[in-house]
Amino acid sequence: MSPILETRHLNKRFGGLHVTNDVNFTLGTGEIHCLIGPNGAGKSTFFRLLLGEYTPDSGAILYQGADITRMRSYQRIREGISVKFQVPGIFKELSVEQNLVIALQRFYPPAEMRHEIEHLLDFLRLGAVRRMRAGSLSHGQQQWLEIAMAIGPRPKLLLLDEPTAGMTPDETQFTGEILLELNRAGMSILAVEHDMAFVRQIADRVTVLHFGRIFAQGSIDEITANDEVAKIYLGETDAA
Ligand SMILES: Nc1ncnc2c1ncn2[C@@H]1O[C@H](COP(=O)(O)OP(=O)(O)OP(=O)(O)O)[C@@H](O)[C@H]1O
Repeated sequence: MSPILETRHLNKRFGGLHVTNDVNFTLGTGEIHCLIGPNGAGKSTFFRLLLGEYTPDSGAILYQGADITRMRSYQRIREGISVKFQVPGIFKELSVEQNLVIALQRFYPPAEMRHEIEHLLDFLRLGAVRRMRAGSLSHGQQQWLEIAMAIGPRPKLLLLDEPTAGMTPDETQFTGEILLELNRAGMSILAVEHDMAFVRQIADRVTVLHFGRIFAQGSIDEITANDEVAKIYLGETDAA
C-alpha cells in the first residue's frame, strides 16, 4: 500500500537556523509513528510544515500520493488531515457538548452530528461531564475533548503534538488505548512524543529528529538500543 504521507528533501530555515534539514520522511498507510528528539530538534516546525502553517523553503509534501506542498491548511483538513496541538484549543467557557458541536457541525447534517457526538462522548469517557464547562475539566479530560474534536470529522491522518504532556500515567495509558483503537479502525497517526513508555505502547515505528535532520529510524526496541540516540539526549553529539 502506498504511504499516506511523504516528505521529499523538505527544508525550512529561520534566518541562519536550518530547522528542517533535507527531511525524507514516510508514514505508511495505517501506521502509528512517533517523532521524538531533544528540545529544539525541529519537531514542531516539521509538524507545522505538514499542516501548511509554514511554507517550506524547498522540497515537497505528498499526501496519498498527491503533492500538497502549496495547499492551504483548511484544504488539508478537508482532505482528511486533522491535528491536535499540545495546548488544548478548546473553548473553555463553553460546555463539552458545545465544543463538539463547533468542531463537527461543518462536517455532518444535524441528526448525524448528534449521533456522532454521542459516540465521541462515550468513546472518550466524557459522557458524565458533557454539560460541564470545558475549562473546569481535568487536564486529561481537556486533552481527550480536543482529541474528540480532532477525530470528529473522521480524518484519515491524525497529527498529535505531545498528546500526553502533563497527564498522569493512567491518563496516558487511556490515551494510548484510544489511539490504538482509532488505528485499528484505519486511522494513520503521527505523534510527537517525549514519554517513551507511551511511545512503546503505541508506535509501530519511531523517527528521531536531531538538529532538523532524521537521525535514526526504527522500532522502539531498535531506537532504545541505539547508543548514538542516547547520546543526543545527553547532549553529546553536535550538528555536524
Ligand atoms: N518561528 C520561528 N522563528 C525562528 N526560529 C524558530 C521558529 N520556530 C522555531 N524556531 C527555532 O527552530 C528550532 C526548532 O524548534 P522546534 O520548536 O521546531 O523544535 P522542537 O523539536 O519542537 O522543540 P521542543 O521539543 O522544545 O518543542 C529551535 O531552535 C527554535 O528556536
